[in-house]
Amino acid sequence: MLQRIHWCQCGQSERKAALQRSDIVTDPALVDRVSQILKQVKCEGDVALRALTEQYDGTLPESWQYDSTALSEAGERLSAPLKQAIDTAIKNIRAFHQAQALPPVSPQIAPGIACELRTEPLQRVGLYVPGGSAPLISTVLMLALPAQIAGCELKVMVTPPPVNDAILYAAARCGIDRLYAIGGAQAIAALAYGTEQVPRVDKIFGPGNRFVTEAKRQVSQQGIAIDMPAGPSEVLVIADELANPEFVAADLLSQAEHGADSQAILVTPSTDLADGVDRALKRQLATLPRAQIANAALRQSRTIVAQDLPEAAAISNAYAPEHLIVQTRDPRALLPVIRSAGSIFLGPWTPESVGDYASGTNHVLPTYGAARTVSSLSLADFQRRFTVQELTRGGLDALGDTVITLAQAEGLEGHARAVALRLSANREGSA
Ligand SMILES: NC(=O)c1ccc[n+]([C@@H]2O[C@H](COP(=O)([O-])OP(=O)(O)OC[C@H]3O[C@@H](n4cnc5c(N)ncnc54)[C@H](O)[C@@H]3O)[C@@H](O)[C@H]2O)c1
Ligand SMILES: N[C@H](CO)Cc1c[nH]c[nH+]1
Ligand SMILES: [Zn+2]
Repeated sequence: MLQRIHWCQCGQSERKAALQRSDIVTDPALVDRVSQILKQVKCEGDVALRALTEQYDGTLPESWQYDSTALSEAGERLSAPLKQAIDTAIKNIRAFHQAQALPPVSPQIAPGIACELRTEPLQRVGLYVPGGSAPLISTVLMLALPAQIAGCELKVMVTPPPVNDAILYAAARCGIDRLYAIGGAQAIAALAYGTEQVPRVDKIFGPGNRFVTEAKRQVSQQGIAIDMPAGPSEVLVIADELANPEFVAADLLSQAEHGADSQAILVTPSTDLADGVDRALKRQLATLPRAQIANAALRQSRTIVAQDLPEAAAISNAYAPEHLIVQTRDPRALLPVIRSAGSIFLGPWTPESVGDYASGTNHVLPTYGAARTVSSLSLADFQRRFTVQELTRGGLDALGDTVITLAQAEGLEGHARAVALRLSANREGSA
Protein backbone atom coordinates (compact mmCIF):
# COMPACT_ATOMS: atom_id res chain seq x y z
CA MET A 1 0.00 0.00 0.00
CA LEU A 2 2.62 2.55 1.12
CA GLN A 3 5.84 2.58 -0.83
CA ARG A 4 8.39 0.83 1.45
CA ILE A 5 12.01 1.83 1.92
CA HIS A 6 14.63 -0.01 3.97
CA TRP A 7 16.82 2.74 5.43
CA CYS A 8 19.92 0.57 5.89
CA GLN A 9 19.89 -0.37 2.19
CA CYS A 10 19.69 3.23 0.97
CA GLY A 11 22.52 5.42 -0.24
CA GLN A 12 22.78 9.12 0.57
CA SER A 13 20.67 10.28 -2.40
CA GLU A 14 17.95 7.65 -1.83
CA ARG A 15 17.67 8.71 1.80
CA LYS A 16 17.36 12.34 0.75
CA ALA A 17 14.65 11.43 -1.77
CA ALA A 18 12.77 9.40 0.87
CA LEU A 19 12.42 12.49 3.04
CA GLN A 20 11.52 14.88 0.20
CA ARG A 21 8.32 16.89 0.19
CA SER A 22 7.04 19.30 -2.44
CA ASP A 23 8.57 22.72 -1.96
CA ILE A 24 6.67 25.88 -2.89
CA VAL A 25 9.75 27.96 -3.57
CA THR A 26 11.00 25.60 -6.26
CA ASP A 27 7.85 25.92 -8.38
CA PRO A 28 8.40 28.93 -10.67
CA ALA A 29 4.84 28.79 -12.07
CA LEU A 30 3.40 29.10 -8.55
CA VAL A 31 5.78 31.93 -7.64
CA ASP A 32 4.79 33.84 -10.82
CA ARG A 33 1.06 33.33 -10.47
CA VAL A 34 1.04 34.43 -6.83
CA SER A 35 3.16 37.46 -7.62
CA GLN A 36 0.64 38.49 -10.33
CA ILE A 37 -2.28 38.08 -7.90
CA LEU A 38 -0.53 40.22 -5.28
CA LYS A 39 0.16 42.97 -7.83
CA GLN A 40 -3.42 42.88 -9.10
CA VAL A 41 -4.87 43.37 -5.60
CA LYS A 42 -2.31 46.06 -4.76
CA CYS A 43 -3.28 48.06 -7.88
CA GLU A 44 -7.02 47.39 -8.17
CA GLY A 45 -8.13 46.72 -4.58
CA ASP A 46 -11.69 45.44 -4.16
CA VAL A 47 -12.24 45.20 -7.95
CA ALA A 48 -9.42 42.65 -8.08
CA LEU A 49 -10.79 40.80 -5.05
CA ARG A 50 -14.13 40.42 -6.82
CA ALA A 51 -12.56 39.23 -10.10
CA LEU A 52 -10.15 36.77 -8.46
CA THR A 53 -12.84 35.35 -6.18
CA GLU A 54 -15.02 34.77 -9.24
CA GLN A 55 -12.12 33.03 -10.95
CA TYR A 56 -11.19 30.68 -8.08
CA ASP A 57 -14.10 30.44 -5.63
CA GLY A 58 -17.32 31.29 -7.49
CA THR A 59 -19.23 34.54 -7.14
CA LEU A 60 -18.32 36.89 -4.33
CA PRO A 61 -21.52 37.08 -2.27
CA GLU A 62 -23.30 40.43 -1.94
CA SER A 63 -22.63 40.35 1.81
CA TRP A 64 -18.94 39.38 1.88
CA GLN A 65 -18.19 41.43 4.97
CA TYR A 66 -19.37 40.63 8.48
CA ASP A 67 -19.04 42.95 11.45
CA SER A 68 -19.32 41.72 15.04
CA THR A 69 -23.12 42.09 15.05
CA ALA A 70 -23.56 39.98 11.88
CA LEU A 71 -21.20 37.37 13.35
CA SER A 72 -23.11 37.05 16.60
CA GLU A 73 -26.39 36.24 14.77
CA ALA A 74 -24.97 33.02 13.24
CA GLY A 75 -25.25 31.10 16.52
CA GLU A 76 -29.04 31.15 16.26
CA ARG A 77 -28.88 28.92 13.18
CA LEU A 78 -26.46 26.31 14.63
CA SER A 79 -27.26 22.98 16.31
CA ALA A 80 -26.82 22.77 20.08
CA PRO A 81 -24.28 19.85 19.98
CA LEU A 82 -22.04 21.73 17.53
CA LYS A 83 -22.19 24.89 19.61
CA GLN A 84 -21.35 22.81 22.69
CA ALA A 85 -18.35 21.19 20.95
CA ILE A 86 -17.04 24.59 19.83
CA ASP A 87 -17.46 25.94 23.36
CA THR A 88 -15.59 22.99 24.92
CA ALA A 89 -12.73 23.39 22.44
CA ILE A 90 -12.63 27.12 23.22
CA LYS A 91 -12.40 26.41 26.95
CA ASN A 92 -9.40 24.06 26.52
CA ILE A 93 -7.54 26.14 23.93
CA ARG A 94 -8.08 29.29 26.00
CA ALA A 95 -6.72 27.54 29.13
CA PHE A 96 -3.54 26.37 27.35
CA HIS A 97 -2.86 29.76 25.78
CA GLN A 98 -3.72 31.81 28.87
CA ALA A 99 -1.15 29.78 30.80
CA GLN A 100 1.51 31.01 28.35
CA ALA A 101 1.30 34.61 29.63
CA LEU A 102 4.69 35.42 31.13
CA PRO A 103 5.10 37.19 34.46
CA PRO A 104 6.86 40.59 34.22
CA VAL A 105 10.66 40.30 33.97
CA SER A 106 12.44 42.94 36.07
CA PRO A 107 15.49 41.48 37.82
CA GLN A 108 17.66 43.54 40.13
CA ILE A 109 20.87 43.71 38.05
CA ALA A 110 22.88 45.81 40.51
CA PRO A 111 22.09 48.73 42.81
CA GLY A 112 20.81 51.63 40.68
CA ILE A 113 20.45 49.58 37.47
CA ALA A 114 16.84 48.61 36.62
CA CYS A 115 16.15 46.51 33.49
CA GLU A 116 12.72 45.27 32.40
CA LEU A 117 11.34 43.05 29.66
CA ARG A 118 7.80 44.11 28.78
CA THR A 119 5.28 42.76 26.29
CA GLU A 120 2.45 44.47 24.50
CA PRO A 121 -0.12 43.10 22.05
CA LEU A 122 0.30 43.54 18.31
CA GLN A 123 -2.34 46.04 17.24
CA ARG A 124 -3.81 44.89 13.92
CA VAL A 125 -3.67 41.20 13.08
CA GLY A 126 -4.93 39.35 9.99
CA LEU A 127 -6.06 35.74 10.43
CA TYR A 128 -6.39 33.34 7.46
CA VAL A 129 -8.79 30.42 7.92
CA PRO A 130 -8.58 27.78 5.15
CA GLY A 131 -11.80 26.86 3.40
CA GLY A 132 -10.93 25.50 -0.03
CA SER A 133 -11.44 21.82 0.63
CA ALA A 134 -12.99 21.89 4.14
CA PRO A 135 -14.24 24.77 6.30
CA LEU A 136 -11.69 24.69 9.15
CA ILE A 137 -13.81 25.87 12.07
CA SER A 138 -11.06 24.77 14.44
CA THR A 139 -8.55 27.11 12.80
CA VAL A 140 -10.78 30.05 13.77
CA LEU A 141 -10.20 29.07 17.41
CA MET A 142 -6.46 28.44 16.99
CA LEU A 143 -5.89 31.93 15.58
CA ALA A 144 -8.50 34.10 17.25
CA LEU A 145 -8.10 32.89 20.85
CA PRO A 146 -4.39 33.74 21.28
CA ALA A 147 -5.05 37.07 19.52
CA GLN A 148 -7.88 37.78 21.95
CA ILE A 149 -5.86 36.69 25.01
CA ALA A 150 -2.91 38.84 23.88
CA GLY A 151 -5.28 41.82 23.63
CA CYS A 152 -4.82 42.64 19.90
CA GLU A 153 -6.89 45.72 19.11
CA LEU A 154 -8.14 44.78 15.62
CA LYS A 155 -8.62 41.13 14.60
CA VAL A 156 -9.52 40.73 10.93
CA MET A 157 -10.37 37.25 9.66
CA VAL A 158 -10.51 36.09 6.03
CA THR A 159 -11.76 32.77 4.68
CA PRO A 160 -12.96 31.64 1.24
CA PRO A 161 -16.66 31.82 0.39
CA PRO A 162 -19.19 30.40 1.08
CA VAL A 163 -18.69 30.97 4.81
CA ASN A 164 -20.70 28.57 6.96
CA ASP A 165 -22.50 29.45 10.19
CA ALA A 166 -20.12 27.45 12.39
CA ILE A 167 -17.19 29.59 11.21
CA LEU A 168 -19.20 32.73 11.93
CA TYR A 169 -20.28 31.46 15.37
CA ALA A 170 -16.71 30.50 16.31
CA ALA A 171 -15.46 33.89 15.11
CA ALA A 172 -18.06 35.68 17.23
CA ARG A 173 -17.21 33.59 20.32
CA CYS A 174 -13.51 34.47 19.98
CA GLY A 175 -13.95 38.22 19.57
CA ILE A 176 -13.26 38.65 15.84
CA ASP A 177 -13.94 42.27 14.86
CA ARG A 178 -14.43 41.82 11.11
CA LEU A 179 -14.63 38.84 8.78
CA TYR A 180 -14.34 38.89 4.97
CA ALA A 181 -15.38 36.06 2.65
CA ILE A 182 -12.22 36.01 0.55
CA GLY A 183 -9.55 33.34 0.26
CA GLY A 184 -6.32 32.33 -1.44
CA ALA A 185 -3.40 34.61 -2.31
CA GLN A 186 -5.84 37.48 -2.97
CA ALA A 187 -6.97 37.43 0.68
CA ILE A 188 -3.35 37.58 1.86
CA ALA A 189 -2.76 40.52 -0.50
CA ALA A 190 -5.81 42.35 0.89
CA LEU A 191 -4.50 41.97 4.45
CA ALA A 192 -0.98 42.99 3.47
CA TYR A 193 -1.80 46.10 1.41
CA GLY A 194 -5.35 47.00 2.47
CA THR A 195 -8.18 47.73 0.02
CA GLU A 196 -11.15 50.10 0.13
CA GLN A 197 -13.00 47.61 2.36
CA VAL A 198 -10.32 45.41 3.96
CA PRO A 199 -8.02 47.07 6.51
CA ARG A 200 -4.27 46.58 6.23
CA VAL A 201 -2.80 44.66 9.17
CA ASP A 202 0.60 44.53 10.89
CA LYS A 203 1.03 40.75 10.87
CA ILE A 204 -0.63 37.87 8.97
CA PHE A 205 -1.28 34.50 10.59
CA GLY A 206 -2.73 31.19 9.52
CA PRO A 207 -2.27 28.02 7.52
CA GLY A 208 -3.29 27.44 3.94
CA ASN A 209 -2.60 25.69 0.67
CA ARG A 210 0.41 26.40 -1.52
CA PHE A 211 -1.09 29.61 -2.94
CA VAL A 212 -1.75 31.03 0.51
CA THR A 213 1.63 29.94 1.86
CA GLU A 214 3.52 31.32 -1.14
CA ALA A 215 1.60 34.62 -0.87
CA LYS A 216 2.60 34.90 2.80
CA ARG A 217 6.22 34.20 1.84
CA GLN A 218 6.19 36.92 -0.82
CA VAL A 219 4.55 39.62 1.33
CA SER A 220 6.98 38.81 4.15
CA GLN A 221 9.76 39.87 1.78
CA GLN A 222 7.98 43.19 1.38
CA GLY A 223 8.16 44.04 5.08
CA ILE A 224 4.86 42.53 6.29
CA ALA A 225 5.26 40.23 9.28
CA ILE A 226 3.97 36.64 9.06
CA ASP A 227 3.75 33.81 11.55
CA MET A 228 5.41 30.87 9.73
CA PRO A 229 5.21 28.64 6.66
CA ALA A 230 2.14 26.52 7.60
CA GLY A 231 1.33 24.65 4.39
CA PRO A 232 -0.10 21.22 3.48
CA SER A 233 -0.42 18.91 6.49
CA GLU A 234 2.25 16.36 7.36
CA VAL A 235 2.42 13.52 9.86
CA LEU A 236 5.19 11.11 10.76
CA VAL A 237 4.40 8.12 12.96
CA ILE A 238 7.11 6.23 14.84
CA ALA A 239 5.68 2.85 15.82
CA ASP A 240 7.12 -0.41 17.13
CA GLU A 241 5.81 -3.97 16.95
CA LEU A 242 3.46 -3.32 19.91
CA ALA A 243 1.55 -0.54 18.17
CA ASN A 244 -2.02 -1.13 17.05
CA PRO A 245 -1.93 -1.10 13.21
CA GLU A 246 -5.54 0.11 13.01
CA PHE A 247 -4.69 3.15 15.19
CA VAL A 248 -1.57 3.90 13.14
CA ALA A 249 -3.45 3.63 9.83
CA ALA A 250 -6.23 5.89 11.12
CA ASP A 251 -3.68 8.52 12.19
CA LEU A 252 -1.96 8.43 8.79
CA LEU A 253 -5.33 8.80 7.02
CA SER A 254 -6.43 11.66 9.27
CA GLN A 255 -3.74 13.85 7.76
CA ALA A 256 -3.80 12.33 4.27
CA GLU A 257 -7.46 13.36 3.91
CA HIS A 258 -6.52 17.06 4.19
CA GLY A 259 -5.32 17.27 0.61
CA ALA A 260 -3.63 15.45 -2.23
CA ASP A 261 -0.44 17.30 -1.28
CA SER A 262 -0.47 16.10 2.35
CA GLN A 263 2.21 13.64 3.41
CA ALA A 264 1.98 10.73 5.88
CA ILE A 265 5.10 8.77 6.81
CA LEU A 266 5.45 5.65 8.92
CA VAL A 267 8.86 4.88 10.43
CA THR A 268 9.14 1.50 12.12
CA PRO A 269 11.68 -1.19 12.95
CA SER A 270 8.95 -3.83 12.49
CA THR A 271 8.04 -5.15 9.02
CA ASP A 272 5.13 -7.04 10.65
CA LEU A 273 3.71 -3.74 11.90
CA ALA A 274 4.25 -2.20 8.44
CA ASP A 275 2.33 -5.09 6.81
CA GLY A 276 -0.49 -4.69 9.34
CA VAL A 277 -0.71 -0.95 8.70
CA ASP A 278 -0.90 -1.56 4.92
CA ARG A 279 -3.80 -3.97 5.42
CA ALA A 280 -5.55 -1.56 7.80
CA LEU A 281 -5.08 1.35 5.38
CA LYS A 282 -6.76 -0.61 2.60
CA ARG A 283 -9.68 -1.56 4.85
CA GLN A 284 -10.19 1.91 6.27
CA LEU A 285 -9.87 3.66 2.91
CA ALA A 286 -12.80 1.62 1.59
CA THR A 287 -15.20 3.51 3.87
CA LEU A 288 -13.49 6.91 4.07
CA PRO A 289 -15.61 9.61 2.35
CA ARG A 290 -12.48 11.51 1.25
CA ALA A 291 -10.74 8.33 0.05
CA GLN A 292 -9.78 9.84 -3.31
CA ILE A 293 -7.93 12.74 -1.70
CA ALA A 294 -6.33 10.48 0.92
CA ASN A 295 -5.24 7.99 -1.74
CA ALA A 296 -3.54 10.73 -3.73
CA ALA A 297 -1.68 11.84 -0.59
CA LEU A 298 -0.68 8.25 0.21
CA ARG A 299 0.89 7.95 -3.25
CA GLN A 300 3.48 10.50 -2.18
CA SER A 301 3.82 8.98 1.30
CA ARG A 302 5.92 6.00 2.46
CA THR A 303 6.95 3.51 5.10
CA ILE A 304 10.59 3.67 6.17
CA VAL A 305 11.93 0.55 7.87
CA ALA A 306 14.55 1.52 10.45
CA GLN A 307 16.96 -0.71 12.35
CA ASP A 308 15.74 0.37 15.78
CA LEU A 309 13.92 3.21 17.57
CA PRO A 310 16.99 5.51 17.93
CA GLU A 311 17.41 5.31 14.14
CA ALA A 312 13.66 5.98 13.73
CA ALA A 313 14.05 9.12 15.87
CA ALA A 314 17.04 10.23 13.78
CA ILE A 315 14.98 9.80 10.57
CA SER A 316 12.16 11.85 12.10
CA ASN A 317 14.64 14.57 13.08
CA ALA A 318 15.96 14.70 9.52
CA TYR A 319 12.42 15.08 8.13
CA ALA A 320 11.24 17.56 10.84
CA PRO A 321 7.52 16.75 10.57
CA GLU A 322 4.67 19.12 11.37
CA HIS A 323 3.15 16.36 13.57
CA LEU A 324 5.01 13.46 15.16
CA ILE A 325 3.06 10.57 16.67
CA VAL A 326 4.96 8.07 18.84
CA GLN A 327 3.28 4.69 19.40
CA THR A 328 5.93 2.56 21.07
CA ARG A 329 6.32 0.57 24.27
CA ASP A 330 7.62 3.65 26.12
CA PRO A 331 6.85 6.75 24.01
CA ARG A 332 8.12 9.28 26.57
CA ALA A 333 11.56 7.63 26.51
CA LEU A 334 12.01 8.87 22.94
CA LEU A 335 11.19 12.50 23.78
CA PRO A 336 14.75 13.57 24.81
CA VAL A 337 16.15 12.58 21.41
CA ILE A 338 13.45 14.28 19.32
CA ARG A 339 15.00 17.46 17.95
CA SER A 340 12.57 18.83 15.42
CA ALA A 341 8.81 18.35 15.25
CA GLY A 342 6.01 20.92 15.34
CA SER A 343 3.85 18.99 17.82
CA ILE A 344 4.36 15.58 19.42
CA PHE A 345 1.63 13.06 20.31
CA LEU A 346 2.59 10.32 22.76
CA GLY A 347 0.99 6.91 23.15
CA PRO A 348 -1.94 4.98 21.75
CA TRP A 349 -4.63 7.20 23.28
CA THR A 350 -3.39 10.48 21.78
CA PRO A 351 -4.60 10.61 18.18
CA GLU A 352 -3.36 13.68 16.35
CA SER A 353 -7.02 14.69 15.86
CA VAL A 354 -7.30 15.77 19.51
CA GLY A 355 -4.64 18.41 18.94
CA ASP A 356 -6.34 19.49 15.72
CA TYR A 357 -9.54 20.28 17.55
CA ALA A 358 -9.84 20.41 21.25
CA SER A 359 -7.09 19.25 23.64
CA GLY A 360 -5.79 22.82 23.98
CA THR A 361 -2.55 22.99 21.97
CA ASN A 362 -2.37 25.04 18.78
CA HIS A 363 -2.72 23.22 15.45
CA VAL A 364 -1.03 25.95 13.43
CA LEU A 365 2.38 24.38 12.93
CA PRO A 366 5.43 24.72 10.68
CA THR A 367 5.62 22.50 7.59
CA TYR A 368 8.23 22.01 4.80
CA GLY A 369 10.84 21.05 7.44
CA ALA A 370 10.61 24.47 9.10
CA ALA A 371 10.01 22.71 12.46
CA ARG A 372 13.82 22.55 12.74
CA THR A 373 13.83 26.19 13.79
CA VAL A 374 10.23 27.45 13.88
CA SER A 375 7.91 26.88 16.86
CA SER A 376 4.22 26.05 16.97
CA LEU A 377 1.90 29.06 17.12
CA SER A 378 1.64 30.50 20.64
CA LEU A 379 0.58 33.58 22.57
CA ALA A 380 4.04 35.14 22.09
CA ASP A 381 3.45 35.36 18.32
CA PHE A 382 0.70 37.93 18.98
CA GLN A 383 2.90 40.05 21.22
CA ARG A 384 5.84 42.36 20.83
CA ARG A 385 8.59 42.26 23.41
CA PHE A 386 10.67 45.28 24.31
CA THR A 387 13.05 46.33 27.05
CA VAL A 388 13.04 49.31 29.40
CA GLN A 389 15.93 50.48 31.58
CA GLU A 390 16.66 53.24 34.05
CA LEU A 391 19.88 53.96 35.92
CA THR A 392 20.30 56.17 38.93
CA ARG A 393 23.21 58.53 39.31
CA GLY A 394 24.91 55.92 41.54
CA GLY A 395 24.12 53.11 39.08
CA LEU A 396 25.85 54.95 36.23
CA ASP A 397 28.75 55.86 38.46
CA ALA A 398 29.30 52.17 39.18
CA LEU A 399 28.90 50.91 35.59
CA GLY A 400 30.31 53.86 33.61
CA ASP A 401 33.99 52.84 33.46
CA THR A 402 33.03 49.37 32.16
CA VAL A 403 31.07 50.92 29.30
CA ILE A 404 33.83 53.42 28.48
CA THR A 405 36.44 50.66 28.33
CA LEU A 406 34.30 48.51 25.99
CA ALA A 407 33.36 51.47 23.76
CA GLN A 408 37.01 52.51 23.39
CA ALA A 409 37.97 48.91 22.58
CA GLU A 410 35.50 49.12 19.67
CA GLY A 411 36.94 52.47 18.61
CA LEU A 412 33.61 54.23 19.29
CA GLU A 413 34.68 57.35 21.16
CA GLY A 414 31.21 58.96 20.82
CA HIS A 415 29.70 56.17 22.90
CA ALA A 416 32.41 56.52 25.53
CA ARG A 417 31.90 60.29 25.77
CA ALA A 418 28.12 59.99 26.32
CA VAL A 419 29.03 58.18 29.53
CA ALA A 420 32.20 60.03 30.46
CA LEU A 421 30.63 63.49 30.46
CA ARG A 422 27.91 62.31 32.83
CA LEU A 423 30.47 60.70 35.14
CA SER A 424 32.38 64.00 35.25
CA ALA A 425 29.19 65.97 35.89
CA ASN A 426 28.26 63.49 38.57
CA ARG A 427 31.66 63.50 40.25
CA GLU A 428 32.03 67.32 40.00
CA GLY A 429 28.52 67.73 41.45
CA SER A 430 29.31 65.54 44.40
CA ALA A 431 32.78 67.11 44.97
N1 LIG B 1 0.29 23.60 8.73
C1 LIG B 1 -0.79 23.89 9.41
O1 LIG B 1 -0.71 24.37 10.53
C2 LIG B 1 -2.15 23.64 8.80
C3 LIG B 1 -3.33 23.81 9.57
C4 LIG B 1 -4.56 23.64 8.94
C5 LIG B 1 -4.61 23.34 7.58
N2 LIG B 1 -3.47 23.17 6.87
C6 LIG B 1 -3.47 22.93 5.43
O2 LIG B 1 -4.11 24.04 4.81
C7 LIG B 1 -4.50 23.65 3.52
C8 LIG B 1 -5.86 24.22 3.22
O3 LIG B 1 -6.01 24.22 1.82
P1 LIG B 1 -7.36 24.43 1.08
O4 LIG B 1 -7.07 24.38 -0.39
O5 LIG B 1 -8.37 23.51 1.64
O6 LIG B 1 -7.87 25.87 1.51
P2 LIG B 1 -7.22 27.32 1.37
O7 LIG B 1 -8.24 28.25 1.95
O8 LIG B 1 -5.86 27.37 1.91
O9 LIG B 1 -7.09 27.58 -0.20
C9 LIG B 1 -8.23 27.79 -0.99
C10 LIG B 1 -7.98 29.00 -1.86
O10 LIG B 1 -6.92 28.73 -2.78
C11 LIG B 1 -7.12 29.50 -3.94
N3 LIG B 1 -6.80 28.68 -5.12
C12 LIG B 1 -7.23 27.41 -5.38
N4 LIG B 1 -6.77 27.02 -6.60
C13 LIG B 1 -6.07 28.05 -7.11
C14 LIG B 1 -5.36 28.26 -8.33
N5 LIG B 1 -5.26 27.30 -9.26
N6 LIG B 1 -4.73 29.44 -8.52
C15 LIG B 1 -4.80 30.42 -7.59
N7 LIG B 1 -5.47 30.28 -6.41
C16 LIG B 1 -6.09 29.11 -6.18
C17 LIG B 1 -8.56 29.90 -3.98
O11 LIG B 1 -8.64 31.29 -3.96
C18 LIG B 1 -9.17 29.34 -2.70
O12 LIG B 1 -9.94 30.30 -2.01
C19 LIG B 1 -4.46 22.13 3.49
O13 LIG B 1 -3.35 21.75 2.73
C20 LIG B 1 -4.26 21.75 4.95
O14 LIG B 1 -3.51 20.57 5.07
C21 LIG B 1 -2.26 23.33 7.46
N1 LIG C 1 -4.21 18.92 10.83
C1 LIG C 1 -4.34 20.32 10.46
C2 LIG C 1 -2.97 20.96 10.63
O1 LIG C 1 -2.06 20.42 9.76
C3 LIG C 1 -5.36 21.08 11.27
C4 LIG C 1 -6.78 20.63 11.17
C5 LIG C 1 -7.89 21.39 11.20
N2 LIG C 1 -8.97 20.58 11.10
C6 LIG C 1 -8.51 19.36 11.04
N3 LIG C 1 -7.20 19.37 11.06
ZN1 LIG D 1 -5.97 17.72 10.60
